[in-house]
Amino acid sequence: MLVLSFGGPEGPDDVMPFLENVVRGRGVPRERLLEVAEHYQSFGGVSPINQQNRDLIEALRPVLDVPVYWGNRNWHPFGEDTVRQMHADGVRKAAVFATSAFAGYSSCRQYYEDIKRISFEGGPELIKMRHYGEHPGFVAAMADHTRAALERLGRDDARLVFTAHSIPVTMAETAGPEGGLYEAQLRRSAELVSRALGRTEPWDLVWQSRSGPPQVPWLEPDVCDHLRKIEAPAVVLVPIGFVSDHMEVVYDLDTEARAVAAELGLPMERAATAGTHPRFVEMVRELMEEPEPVPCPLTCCPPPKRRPQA
Ligand SMILES: CC1=C(CCC(=O)O)c2cc3nc(cc4[nH]c(cc5[nH]c(cc1n2)c(C)c5CCC(=O)O)c(CCC(=O)O)c4C)C(CCC(=O)O)=C3C
Ligand SMILES: [Fe+2]
Repeated sequence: MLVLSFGGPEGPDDVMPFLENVVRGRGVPRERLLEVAEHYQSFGGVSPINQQNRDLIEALRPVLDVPVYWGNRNWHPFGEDTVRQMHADGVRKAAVFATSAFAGYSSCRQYYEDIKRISFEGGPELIKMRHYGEHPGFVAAMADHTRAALERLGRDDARLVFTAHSIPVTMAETAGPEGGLYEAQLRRSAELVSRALGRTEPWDLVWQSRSGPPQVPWLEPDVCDHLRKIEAPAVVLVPIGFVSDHMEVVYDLDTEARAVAAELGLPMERAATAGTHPRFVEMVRELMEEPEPVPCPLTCCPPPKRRPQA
């Protein structure tokens, strides 16, 4: 098993080189990059994502009967190095678990691109497992964590506000073979979580962590703008679009959105991410036992056209 992830810095000096890796050729304005660098620096230059991945791998080891490896796109341990190690260890074939649950360019296609880049002649055959945002294991873990957040808040009249990473509108329109699949899967997953809690009240799906140049439209509304507008007595934020605590969760939700809620006097709790919830860990084993998935068609989730930076 290869756990394939995004990667994140592990100290102050890693932050800029990591960010340069992330945005290479992506047209993200310099000001945005420096702003995000500050988010990382306010946490000592350490992203939570790496420890989350280490914890997940430790939780997977006793559940899977195969060795578990870890490789990233943007930081050490790089996928390239991990696959060389797998080859040296005699691995000929591996299931790939991408730490991203939904369709779309950033969340799915880019992991296929990673697999292609890190594969080599005579090296292990890497088979990416399917999207799992609607899998009963993921849903059960998120429902459990949402229930716990409602309990911490001590009231069940709170509105559930699901959040996911915003993406450019054109990227959302071309997600999946027929388009719109990123948002459609997120809505279905949110509905499943809400139903698992026995709730019939309406919920919201909103977006966070917008990047890119300002003239390019991204999915809206932003979670902070949404909090200012909703008429709800209390809110539970459910980061359904993230499988573990990322900088986007601890900064954009726990720091920024929390400050907005405090300013509004709005009681708010943030549900935990799937992380190492036993049902989520079990899901990975179940995915491995499924027949090999048919890879997405190459026309699905195309990379966005890169415009020169304004
Ligand atoms: C859909 C989606 C996911 C979820 C799917 C998945 O999990 O893969 C995700 C995850 C993540 N994104 C991450 C970090 C960043 N994403 C950036 C930029 C961007 N993200 C985008 C989308 C997504 N991103 C997009 C369309 C861009 C614009 C540039 C481009 O077209 O690529 C930038 C540049 C600075 C900025 O502008 O924010 C950073 C630093 C981290 C690590 C966090 C940590 O360290 O804990 C993680 C897990
Ligand atoms: Fe991102």
